[in-house]
Amino acid sequence: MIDKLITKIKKTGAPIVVGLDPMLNYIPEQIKKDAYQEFGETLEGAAEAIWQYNKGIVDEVYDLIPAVKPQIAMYEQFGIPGLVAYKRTIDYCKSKGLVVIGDIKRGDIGSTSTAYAVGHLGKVQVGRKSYAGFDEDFATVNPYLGTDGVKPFVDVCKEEKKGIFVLVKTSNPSSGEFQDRLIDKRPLYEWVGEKVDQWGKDAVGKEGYSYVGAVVGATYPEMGKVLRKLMPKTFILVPGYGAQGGKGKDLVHFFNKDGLGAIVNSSRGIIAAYKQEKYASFGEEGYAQASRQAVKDMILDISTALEGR
Ligand SMILES: O=C(O)c1cc(=O)[nH]c(=O)n1[C@@H]1O[C@H](COP(=O)(O)O)[C@@H](O)[C@H]1O
Repeated sequence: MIDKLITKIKKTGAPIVVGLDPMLNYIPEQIKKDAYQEFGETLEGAAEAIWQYNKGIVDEVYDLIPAVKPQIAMYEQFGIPGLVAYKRTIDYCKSKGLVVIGDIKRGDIGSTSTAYAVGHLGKVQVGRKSYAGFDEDFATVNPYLGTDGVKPFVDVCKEEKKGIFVLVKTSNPSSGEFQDRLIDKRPLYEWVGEKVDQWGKDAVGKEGYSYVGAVVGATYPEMGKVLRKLMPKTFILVPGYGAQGGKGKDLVHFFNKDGLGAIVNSSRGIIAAYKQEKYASFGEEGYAQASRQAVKDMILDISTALEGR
């Protein structure tokens, strides 16, 4: 799957991911009205609204981008109907040829991680049959429990030709509380980065990158520079662009000289673009076209920064 992701990045010239993180307050009134008319102001109504909203955006942007990243919490808040909308979104994006990164941030003791890995990336055995539960192409993984919490994901990825992105240095303001703590004179995120590099050593695809990737926030460009060197074959998922303040010029060191090695996520900055002054002329009814324009602007911002380095 890492090779498919890279092929699609090359084809689109867009090392970006659109984060499908729907919130009811981003969804245009008309979409909510229609959904509530059909299902009432219920969890089912909310799930229908987020699905219709996602579909509108995906239809407008799928030809410009290689991948999407639905964040499962945004769906889980609507319980089982929300999870159904999550799955519907995954299947629809895959039918449009997009690579799907399930942002699930899981990780537990070995046996439990195995179940997470099977449910999201693998197949579960039921009698003589086997079923893919959520069937994302990649998943985000929390490494806090150490190797035995991550290895089940790597094993399932190997079997299923899928991939993971392991949290190394997160984009949020408090990420340094633990992640920057010095251990034997080195910050914890470097120790984790080194482990990610090792976990991915036997997992390198045709394009020279491992299917064990890392997450490093756009909001910490200097740390990104160090981590890029520490994990040369690791693909880095870079969230924090746009709504969290990351800009194209902050991202150049996350990429290798080959122009590859990183993929930048923006969620609110794309899916709720119509709420920004810059895109306000699209109006609520033009929300998906505003997202398309925001994707084009993001691609230009990043490619200009990469050309100028
Ligand atoms: O794993 C992630 O994707 C992630 C890691 C991280 O360090 N920071 C981070 O913001 N994210 C996710 O990336 C998305 C960022 O959303 P926006 O700030 O709206 O672009 C959310 O889905 C976050 O959960």
